[in-house]
Amino acid sequence: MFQICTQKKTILSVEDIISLIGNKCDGVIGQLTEDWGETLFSALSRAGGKAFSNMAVGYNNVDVNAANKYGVAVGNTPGVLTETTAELAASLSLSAARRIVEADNFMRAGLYDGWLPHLFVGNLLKGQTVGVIGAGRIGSAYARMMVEGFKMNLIYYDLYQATRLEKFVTAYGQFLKANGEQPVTWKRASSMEEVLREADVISLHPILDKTTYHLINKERLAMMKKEAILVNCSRGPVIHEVALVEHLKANPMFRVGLDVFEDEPYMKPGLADMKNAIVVPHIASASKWTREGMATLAALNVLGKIKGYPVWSDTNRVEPFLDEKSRPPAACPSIVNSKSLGLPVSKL
Ligand SMILES: NC(=O)c1ccc[n+]([C@@H]2O[C@H](COP(=O)([O-])OP(=O)(O)OC[C@H]3O[C@@H](n4cnc5c(N)ncnc54)[C@H](O)[C@@H]3O)[C@@H](O)[C@H]2O)c1
Ligand SMILES: O=C(O)[C@H](O)CO
Repeated sequence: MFQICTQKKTILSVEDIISLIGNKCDGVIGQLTEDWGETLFSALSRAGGKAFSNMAVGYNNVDVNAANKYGVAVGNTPGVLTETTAELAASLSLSAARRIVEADNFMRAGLYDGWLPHLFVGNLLKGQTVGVIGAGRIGSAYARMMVEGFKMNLIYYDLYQATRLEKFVTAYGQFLKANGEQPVTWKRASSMEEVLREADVISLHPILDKTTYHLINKERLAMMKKEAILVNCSRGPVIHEVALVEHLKANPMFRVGLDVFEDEPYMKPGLADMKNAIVVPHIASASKWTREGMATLAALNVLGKIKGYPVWSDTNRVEPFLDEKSRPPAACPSIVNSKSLGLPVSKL
């Protein structure tokens, strides 16, 4: 039996969740605003539960070691957010480049007196360099959108080579050249600093862990071009937000598009006043298809674990779980600690 939390509050506290778990609970679907660690996993274990899923692909709010201690499977929802999130990152890139929000406010304030040569002049993207830090699922999808959509050249930094992305850009460059146009190029940077120095637009798509916490700090902001655009649809703490506010104040031509914030739901003091910042409330995965898909994958993670299903073998191929016309595979779509728990892998 699935109990849906019907509490009016939108963000549940640890105490709220403990009272909802009660004395008997087989599994929980949670969200990224919840602190899943020793306290909650011990409560779930005491209630007989062995299954949890975040309704998110990111799971930095989950202490997986604590889950392992209590033998609780931790699910997440990869793949179903990729294009939706990349499209918002592209939207923020374009909105920042062409100062859309400033211009909209200008019109609504009745300040428009007619066309002028210098009115809201912004950045042309064609032929410029787009930088991606974290070229995984979403970072690669964003890179492809910016390269193919705006003929930008790519520089990326990741711990792993993004071979498919490189092949895509190479092929698209060959297509352009064959048609008499300037080919696009790609470059795998040897450091993230190289991306920061060379790119005109930089989008952040790494996971949040101790290696990416405050990845963008005062020193690295100073490395970026004075008129660069920085976009963050990963996690807020990837950027030292206080340093960012200071940088925005000192560099009015530098612009940011932010979907996530260091102390969500709050912004650091001063950020809301910056006209060279576009800020939206963690909506990058907010398309109907994606949010329904996230809920489906999270539910199937928990249900599958309760039913004793094996773990799906390819978390980059979750489409079989999202097809409304057929029953989902008898497997858990994505369990991040499956190896630690020794869970069997599906042969489907
Ligand atoms: N704003 C939103 O609503 C939203 C939506 C979806 C995902 N996200 C965030 O985006 C993250 C990425 O999602 P994904 O599906 O692309 O994950 P992914 O695992 O496919 O990609 C993450 C990439 O980051 C790279 N990486 C890890 N540490 C790094 C480092 N120190 N330097 C550079 N690269 C590093 C990894 O190698 C990987 O390629 C999620 O973990 C989540 O936090 C946010
Ligand atoms: O990590 C995720 O999946 C997102 O932040 C949810 O929108």
